[in-house]
Amino acid sequence: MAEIKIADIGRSLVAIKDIEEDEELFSEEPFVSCQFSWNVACKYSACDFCMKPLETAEENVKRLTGNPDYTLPHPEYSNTDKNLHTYCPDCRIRYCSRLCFDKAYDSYHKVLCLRSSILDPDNPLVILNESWKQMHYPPETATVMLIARILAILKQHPSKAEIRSTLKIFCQKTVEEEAALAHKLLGDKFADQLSTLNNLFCVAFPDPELQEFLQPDAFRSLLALIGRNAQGIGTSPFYQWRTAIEESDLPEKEKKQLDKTIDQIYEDIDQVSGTFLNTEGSGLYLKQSAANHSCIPSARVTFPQNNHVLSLVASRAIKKGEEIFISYLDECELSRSKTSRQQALRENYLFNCNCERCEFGDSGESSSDSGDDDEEMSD
Ligand SMILES: C[S@@+](CC[C@H](N)C(=O)[O-])C[C@H]1O[C@@H](n2cnc3c(N)ncnc32)[C@H](O)[C@@H]1O
Repeated sequence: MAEIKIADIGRSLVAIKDIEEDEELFSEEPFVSCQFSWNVACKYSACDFCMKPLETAEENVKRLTGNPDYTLPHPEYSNTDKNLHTYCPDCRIRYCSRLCFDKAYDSYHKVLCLRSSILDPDNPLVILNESWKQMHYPPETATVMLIARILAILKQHPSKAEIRSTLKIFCQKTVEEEAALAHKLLGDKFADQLSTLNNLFCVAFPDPELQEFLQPDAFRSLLALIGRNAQGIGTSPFYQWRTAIEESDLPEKEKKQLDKTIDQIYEDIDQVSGTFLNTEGSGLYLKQSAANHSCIPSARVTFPQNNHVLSLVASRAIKKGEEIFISYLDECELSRSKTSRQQALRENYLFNCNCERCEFGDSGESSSDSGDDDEEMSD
């Protein structure tokens, strides 16, 4: 339904046939994915491989509201199946199924398994994770543990050349842009933090065959690669339960009542755990990462299996040959003025948006939608 087009200005995603609104363009497993470090620390239990939640919607709500007595109506709409859960016999990290454990073990876990050192504060991988957490407080938008997984994949895979060429497919930019991205990910002390992280990685991965990826320039490129391409992955048992209720055949009157319960849960979560964010971790997707941003996107990223399998769905009818755009901004940011949207894109993604809406304005909006005084469309 969609293919990657490569031109001088980079990759883009183009429709190869007419697509209807709400049709799935493609579904894709990530090249690599990883739960956010603070989410692990806050005991969000998710499969180490696919990030499928390991707790039920009710357990999720109990934990996030800090109320062990919370009972969620209609537990049958929570699809967490604990019968298939398993764990690594050496480090006890948990998986939603034997299949996920096998996939993790064959791709990166053989190298990253901490065995009995999982709680050892002197273990280099534990130090690395803790140091990252101190550099990047919630709400998390990235994790360097993706880099740890990439290095482990490189070590375990029989062909480093194959993995190297896969990495080359992702958006690559100039040295200056990489420095700016490192700055964005690591904040003002980024130069010190970059070299601290680089050294920690060298200690955690002393293998001679990985040293070429840990040279300062190569390491910064890896960091920029995840900064530019990583996609947030939304898997939450409460969100899944809420969606299942919305799509259910329950009587409208009961659904309205449940809406009130859901709003109350969000308020309770907000008071105890902060704003509810449906982003469990992030991943690198070969095809989806070719999609450019538009402030009037034609497709949306979804995670219909409530795990790391991404599905790109058309938000409107798309004609064969048209470029497919997604939004890097959330709904709320998208509803803001051009000035705010462009600022968010510059600050978080380091580019000046040249989408149709930014260039020509919204229909009905004056084409001078460029000043600081333009109206917020909502909020
Ligand atoms: C994940 S990549 C998207 C694919 C990219 N075009 C490539 O060549 O691989 C994100 C990068 O694409 C560029 N980009 C995406 N949307 C854009 C837009 N609306 N305006 C300008 N640049 C954009 C920016 O350089 C951004 O950092």
